[in-house]
Amino acid sequence: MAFLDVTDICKQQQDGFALQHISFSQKEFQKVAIAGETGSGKSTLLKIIAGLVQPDSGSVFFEGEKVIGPEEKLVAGHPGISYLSQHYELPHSLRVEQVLRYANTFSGEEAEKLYEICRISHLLQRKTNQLSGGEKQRIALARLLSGSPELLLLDEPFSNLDMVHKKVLKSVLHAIGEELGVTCLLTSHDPLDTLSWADEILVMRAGSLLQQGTPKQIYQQPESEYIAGLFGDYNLVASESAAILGLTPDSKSIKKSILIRPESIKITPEDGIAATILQSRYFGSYHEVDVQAGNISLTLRTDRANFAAGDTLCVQVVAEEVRFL
Ligand SMILES: Nc1ncnc2c1ncn2[C@@H]1O[C@H](COP(=O)(O)OP(=O)(O)OP(=O)(O)O)[C@@H](O)[C@H]1O
Repeated sequence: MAFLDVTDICKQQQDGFALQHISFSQKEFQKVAIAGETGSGKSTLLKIIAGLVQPDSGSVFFEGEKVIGPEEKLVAGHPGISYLSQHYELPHSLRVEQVLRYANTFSGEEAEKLYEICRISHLLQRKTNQLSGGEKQRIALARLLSGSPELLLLDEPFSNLDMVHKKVLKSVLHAIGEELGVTCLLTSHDPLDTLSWADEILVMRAGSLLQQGTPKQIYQQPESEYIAGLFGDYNLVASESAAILGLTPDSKSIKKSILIRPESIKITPEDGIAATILQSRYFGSYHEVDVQAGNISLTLRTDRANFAAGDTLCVQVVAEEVRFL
């Protein structure tokens, strides 16, 4: 039996949206991210797992015990599961220390360690209206963790955070897993947040689970253009162009397109496909270059800087990294 078992969850909403037969499981300490465009049903699924929304059918089992929905019991949910909403609130005009004291079941030393892990030790004397969004979020997180959950559900924890607060939250989440032994399941629509963090990614669209795999599988072998687009830029080339690009499709393949990530196109000194540069854009650590090779338009990434529109060069596609769709 898995740590978390989500089995055949369906949920119809008033606006016609429906979660459709969602099943997956999560092992203890496995980091799982649910990705998908806005409105794909990530939050609804997370709330069902937390026991805050009643599914129409299907069940959630946590450590073998059924998670009770709000229509089945007055106190819904499971004591081992905590949920941090996108729209969490802290009580107004209290000092942080007071907010945390009310929720805390830890000893002084344990509480101090928790505040250190959440990077809020320096904020304890502040009032809740004297905090940034990222600080408020880490206090809400510490408040939840002081109830000693085993599974933490985080709904879009990285949205509305600037780069600095995002980085802090990422290391806090890492420490929550490593030092407190809490398993995390989070939702995010940003690939940069999920690819580097998760052991397993679930991709949703319009209430359905489309693909499940490791970050590398999802990034390099997406099962559709939608999934490819969620995790980064890509080139889509007609499969008739395979031979020109030095690629060999599966002989039985009836697939129409070749999906090529920009970094899977390399500039080579020779032995490549001749291409003309159309445009180059600077992104700090790399340049994005649009090239035309015969009737094929491609965008590639390189750290080389000496490009001008009209120049010619040779490019090669890394065959192991392309996907026929
Ligand atoms: N309480 C509710 N009553 C009726 N419809 C709802 C309710 N909550 C969500 N929905 C609808 O269910 C669908 C899925 O919403 P949900 O918030 O689960 O998606 P999401 O993937 O988390 O999106 P976002 O990233 O924008 O939060 C949407 O069409 C939404 O309008």
